[in-house]
Amino acid sequence: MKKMRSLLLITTSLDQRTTSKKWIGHPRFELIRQDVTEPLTIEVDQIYHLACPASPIFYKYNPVKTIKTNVIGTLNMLGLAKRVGARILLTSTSEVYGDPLVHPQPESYWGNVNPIGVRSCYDEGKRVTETLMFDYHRQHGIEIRVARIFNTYGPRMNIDDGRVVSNFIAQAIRGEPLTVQSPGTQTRSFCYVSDLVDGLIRLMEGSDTGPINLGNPGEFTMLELAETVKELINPDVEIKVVENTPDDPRQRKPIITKAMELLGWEPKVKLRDGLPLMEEDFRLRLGFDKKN
Ligand SMILES: O=c1ccn([C@@H]2O[C@H](COP(=O)(O)OP(=O)(O)O[C@H]3OC[C@@H](O)[C@H](O)[C@H]3O)[C@@H](O)[C@H]2O)c(=O)[nH]1
Repeated sequence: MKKMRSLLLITTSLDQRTTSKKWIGHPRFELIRQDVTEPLTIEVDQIYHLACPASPIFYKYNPVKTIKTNVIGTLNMLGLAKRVGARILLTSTSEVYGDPLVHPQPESYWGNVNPIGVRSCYDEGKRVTETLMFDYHRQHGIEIRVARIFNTYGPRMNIDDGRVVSNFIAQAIRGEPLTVQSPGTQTRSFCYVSDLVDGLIRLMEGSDTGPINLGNPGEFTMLELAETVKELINPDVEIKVVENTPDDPRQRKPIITKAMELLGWEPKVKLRDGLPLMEEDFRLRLGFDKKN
């Protein structure tokens, strides 16, 4: 008989509203409300440590809390892993590469990060969480896994998340202008949520510590993304170039050779296929029927 395992999935409170709702009441699911900056006592075999706001508008809203979540939260989760002998997976980020001078980005690239900028609470915060993971591994023998996630999108994302894909989809459905932050030539690689989840599980179950890039190597400018959303969702909307925020990375695209070779993973869902799936879910939640 397969041994039953207990998993601890740590996410942010914002995510709980939408992403965990469908599991509440399931006999094998328990929701614990807990501030990750406070110690947690529980018996588990695996810890998926995802806690931290991931959208730039949210992590910049309370930068001190963001860095506390990264530093103190990760120390607490590593302390828990050490105490109960659990394997721990950290969702780090492509933001550890900052505004990259190497393109596309391999895991061996050390990054180009502003240590005192408005994004530092998140990108430097995640860099220090990686350091903590590897120090606990070397010093205490903790089993660690580190994923570097690139921009991810999909159904059940908060409508007001603030990241570009959810903004454009909600704007297109409502018939509002798509707000491309200038210059619009900056690039991102967008990974559909089910591909990412598959990658995280493979990483947790595999034998490599990482860090491993998990992202879709398809690279798009924000203007190209806006054009695609307009074409697929609402050809009548306007595309409007608006002001950007400081330190916005100019380019991002993962090299995923490590994930392919070590995890047998590569993304399956193309942007053009993933956007309509997210549109369907957003239409339901926004109360807008599909136009015929
Ligand atoms: O309405 C918008 C929002 C954002 N953008 C642009 O879209 C690009 C992507 O911005 P997002 O807010 O989606 O997030 P970023 O890709 O910058 O950061 C993300 O990257 C990796 C993850 O780990 C994190 O989830 C998050 O930090 C940026 O260039 C931004 O200027 C728009 O053009 N319009």
